[in-house]
Amino acid sequence: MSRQPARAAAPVGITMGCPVGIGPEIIISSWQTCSRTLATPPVVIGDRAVLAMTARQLGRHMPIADWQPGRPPQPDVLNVLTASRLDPDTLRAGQPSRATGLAMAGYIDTAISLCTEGLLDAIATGPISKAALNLAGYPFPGHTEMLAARTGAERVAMMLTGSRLRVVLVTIHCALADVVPALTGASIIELITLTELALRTDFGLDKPRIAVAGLNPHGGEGGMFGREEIEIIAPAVRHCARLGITIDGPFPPDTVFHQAASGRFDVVVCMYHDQGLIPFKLLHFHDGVNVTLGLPIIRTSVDHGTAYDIAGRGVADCRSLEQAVTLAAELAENRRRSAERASGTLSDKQEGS
Ligand SMILES: NC(=O)C1=CN([C@@H]2O[C@H](COP(=O)(O)OP(=O)(O)OC[C@H]3O[C@@H](n4cnc5c(N)ncnc54)[C@H](O)[C@@H]3O)[C@@H](O)[C@H]2O)C=CC1
Ligand SMILES: NCC(=O)COP(=O)(O)O
Repeated sequence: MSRQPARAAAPVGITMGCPVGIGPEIIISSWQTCSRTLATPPVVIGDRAVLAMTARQLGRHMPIADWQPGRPPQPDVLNVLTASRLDPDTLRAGQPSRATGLAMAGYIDTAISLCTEGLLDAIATGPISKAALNLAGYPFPGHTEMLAARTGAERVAMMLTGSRLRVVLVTIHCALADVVPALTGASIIELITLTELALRTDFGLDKPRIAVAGLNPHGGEGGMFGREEIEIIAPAVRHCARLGITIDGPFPPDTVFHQAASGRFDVVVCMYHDQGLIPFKLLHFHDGVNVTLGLPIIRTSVDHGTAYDIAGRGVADCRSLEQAVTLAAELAENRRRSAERASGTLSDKQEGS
């Protein structure tokens, strides 16, 4: 989907992520592309001093301005809302602390509040360390769960999206041993209906084609290698088909991703994190985007982590962030249009544009 947003009421907010990870440098490297692509330049929720130091280290001339929520971002500068006052001289690349954990959690909290108030159009998050988040006293395994708690969303889902493949996950951040007990008909049906709705309203697909992966080798081989397909997954698929959803499966997990990447399906429903993320990152490591479905606000993210092993070296690839920012604006615009269409306020002319 390449249509650019016709208008953006407010800027997309980029949270800086972990101050000692690659977040600051991918923001600096992607700034020009993001600013030129969007109707309204994006703003960063982060730390001005850290970004200024990073720009110097990368040898980039980077004019930086303080952004005031509610005011339009300035053109041709990096607009920053400073939400922490870290001393850049005390930071060591790749070495998070409680202070950096608190700072990065604060960026997310600030961005959520601004987006909920309508002062940001959408949020694109930079990479955080889950360990540092916990060190700072935030009891969440990641952004997804923190966003759900802060916005009061009852059911959210993690989608990874790229030009060739989309995946959504029934279970997210849990031990492999906890996956099977968590797989219920209700959790699968809820994820599928959430995904179908998001693909229509946010992604603009009229009739999304959904594939469901099995859990066991060969999809259980008729019960020889496990009965989850027969007892849990297939009944959930049949239930969703009866709701009018275009859906097929459960498919053997080793072939369904190839089929989806070849264009047969718009999304693959995966039973656990690595079932979906391994094929996804094989295809889209550098340009994939993580989207949280089910929130009252739009949130996208880079698909990679803090990359502490290369932080501060200026070699981090910024394409995932560029895609995350562009997609955030596009999804926000699509959601507005869907709402307007639903309330009958979108004119014929706008509908065609
Ligand atoms: N959206 C987010 O905030 C995410 C956060 N994480 C967190 O990040 C931390 C580190 O996770 P890891 O498993 O080590 O994954 P990682 O993605 O940070 O790094 C894995 C490997 O990929 C490389 N890499 C990652 N991003 C890159 C980029 N943009 N350009 C070039 N190379 C890149 C790294 O150098 C490393 O060798 C963990 O705390 C994890 O939970 C992981 C995924 C997403
Ligand atoms: N592997 C993706 C991931 O862990 C992202 O988590 P979140 O911070 O977006 O919840």
